[in-house]
Amino acid sequence: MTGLKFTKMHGLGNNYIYVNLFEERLREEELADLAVRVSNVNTGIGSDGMILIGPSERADFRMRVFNNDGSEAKNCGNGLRMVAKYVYDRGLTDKDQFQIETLGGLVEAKIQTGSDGKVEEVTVDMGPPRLLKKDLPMLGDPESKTISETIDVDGVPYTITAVSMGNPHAVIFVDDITQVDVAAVGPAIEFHPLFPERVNVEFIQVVGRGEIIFRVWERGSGITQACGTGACAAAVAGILNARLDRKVLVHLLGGDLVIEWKEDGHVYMTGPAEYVCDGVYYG
Ligand SMILES: N[C@H](CCC[C@H](N)C(=O)O)C(=O)O
Repeated sequence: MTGLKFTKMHGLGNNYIYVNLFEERLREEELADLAVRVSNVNTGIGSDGMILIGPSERADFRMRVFNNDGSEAKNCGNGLRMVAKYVYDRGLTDKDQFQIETLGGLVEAKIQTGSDGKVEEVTVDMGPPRLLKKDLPMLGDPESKTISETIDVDGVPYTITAVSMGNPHAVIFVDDITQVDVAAVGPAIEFHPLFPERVNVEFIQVVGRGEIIFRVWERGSGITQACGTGACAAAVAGILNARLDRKVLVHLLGGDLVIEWKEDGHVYMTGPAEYVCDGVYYG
């Protein structure tokens, strides 16, 4: 009985099933359904989604990411750090800095090793945030930005700042993160008609000029322990609203990320990536 070889990894608890397309063959038409099946915690392996690592004509590697509802996303920050660790550790590259192609564009990952030569953390240049409504996408004037705009969500007003990191994010600032019903408000905004391709939803409590507490409802996956692109979007939103300085410590449920929106206009994300297991899937 042949199965599908996989590696399960996580970035601050945001976990994915990795399939190495240098070794495995998958049919395009099976990808969405496979992502749903492997993500299922009862009948599958259990994860926030599936990530494919493969060759690229434009970069060193290509990453594709599928949420656990089978939808394909254009970027995944935690996923990028895990891809970087995987290709470095498994000898798919002899470089410690390389480019990864995503549907949302090219990014550059840099491996940080400890004195033992093992990967300690990864810094990814996520490129510039995209702020125009046409880039999200979001309904309204396509050439306008969404900075602290109030929208109606089932009769309740929410003030959002919309940021794309290749994938769309609606960022909401709150006074007390513990009072937010993420499981209720998240999907109400994810499926809001203003977002024709849906949206990831981040709730942010500002602790100081360089520190936030972060919770997320991910498009296509629901509440996750962490969201790398969401942390980038949250930092950008805080800076756009003059509430944060350019370097931000982000406290996510699963741990911390350091995000910096540098003067070069690019957003840099630094954080860990961990293995869970290697295995064979027979679903
Ligand atoms: N749910 C996201 C993709 C995963 C992003 C997240 N896990 C990250 O680390 O950036 C979307 O549909 O755009």
